[in-house]
Amino acid sequence: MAVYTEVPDEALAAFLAAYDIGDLLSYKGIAEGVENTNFILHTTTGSYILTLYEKRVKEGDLPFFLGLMEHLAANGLACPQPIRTRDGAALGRLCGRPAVIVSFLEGVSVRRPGVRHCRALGRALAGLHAAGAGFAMQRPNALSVAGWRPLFEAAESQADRVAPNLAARTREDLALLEASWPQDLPGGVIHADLFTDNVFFLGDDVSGLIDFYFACTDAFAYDLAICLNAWCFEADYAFNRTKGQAMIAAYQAVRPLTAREVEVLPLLARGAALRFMLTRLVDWLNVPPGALVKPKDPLEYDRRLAFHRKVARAEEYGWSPVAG
Ligand SMILES: Nc1ncnc2c1ncn2[C@@H]1O[C@H](COP(=O)(O)OP(=O)(O)O)[C@@H](O)[C@H]1O
Ligand SMILES: N[C@@H](CCOP(=O)(O)O)C(=O)O
Repeated sequence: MAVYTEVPDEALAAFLAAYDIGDLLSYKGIAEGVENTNFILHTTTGSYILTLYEKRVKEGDLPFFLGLMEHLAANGLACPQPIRTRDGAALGRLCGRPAVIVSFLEGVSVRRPGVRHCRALGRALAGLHAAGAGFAMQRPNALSVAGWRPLFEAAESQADRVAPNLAARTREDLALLEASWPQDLPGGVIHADLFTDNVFFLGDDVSGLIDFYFACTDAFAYDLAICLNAWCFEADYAFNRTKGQAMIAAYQAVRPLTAREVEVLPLLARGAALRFMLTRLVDWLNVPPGALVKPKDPLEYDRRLAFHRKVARAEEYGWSPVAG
């Protein structure tokens, strides 16, 4: 249950008085999500999401995230749009936390995506990369290759409690990726966490992308590699090449990959799996007493890594020189 901060009715009323969003009809806490406290607000002008940022989101990063959502929405992407107060402020404070109101997006996320969802996601991801063009702010990716060793070192001594030899195989992956991580790829704004829970669908079409709180400036193809990991593996950890093909082809219909991006796709996919394995492993080993949210299983990404280690060419993810 991701409501970490209780908000008394009077505090909410005082906060909302600064906005032109009509009269509050009802509100309730949202159970989904892990990072922040979210409420849905119903007012006489429609529905909104109120987010109170909890400890993991750095306050200094909020101008980037809010500015980015405004930029993307202004460029036609269906994403939450920060609502400004009558005085023009997007960021406020409620119950001691930084807080914003954003527009509500219709749609539902899919738990088990099919080929058609992967196709729609590929198109939406390329649309996001295009919509990010011209955004003036930069945010280096703190969870790219330079950020992985500190995570590994925080978990190394305990890793084999989670799975036999996990520390040794992770050490090898990390060394290989550090030695070969490409630094010369086309890039710009990436989402960096476009998992199924952050994508809404209406029928077969993507109706909205949410949760931009890992967004940063990095290689576009790395974002695609994150999505191949999150969307194209089956429950038994077999990679579904048909899903990968649909996602990559739809992405390429908007933004064709360069030869260099194709060449390094296996490395990027392996690095993306390592990134999520490591953050999950650290969280798994450090569950705070009385935690409300169950940590995500790092071994889901250890199993994906077992697949990536055997991949040599982008074709194995569904890339094809003919269909793109
Ligand atoms: N703009 C939005 N429109 C509709 N629902 C939203 C919106 N933002 C968040 N939600 C709902 O709140 C949940 C948690 O949001 P999310 O940003 O993923 O939280 P967290 O950052 O805490 O993981 C989502 O799964 C979705 O149900
Ligand atoms: N997608 C990450 C965890 C981040 O969770 P989110 O609710 O903020 O998307 C993972 O699966 O490890």
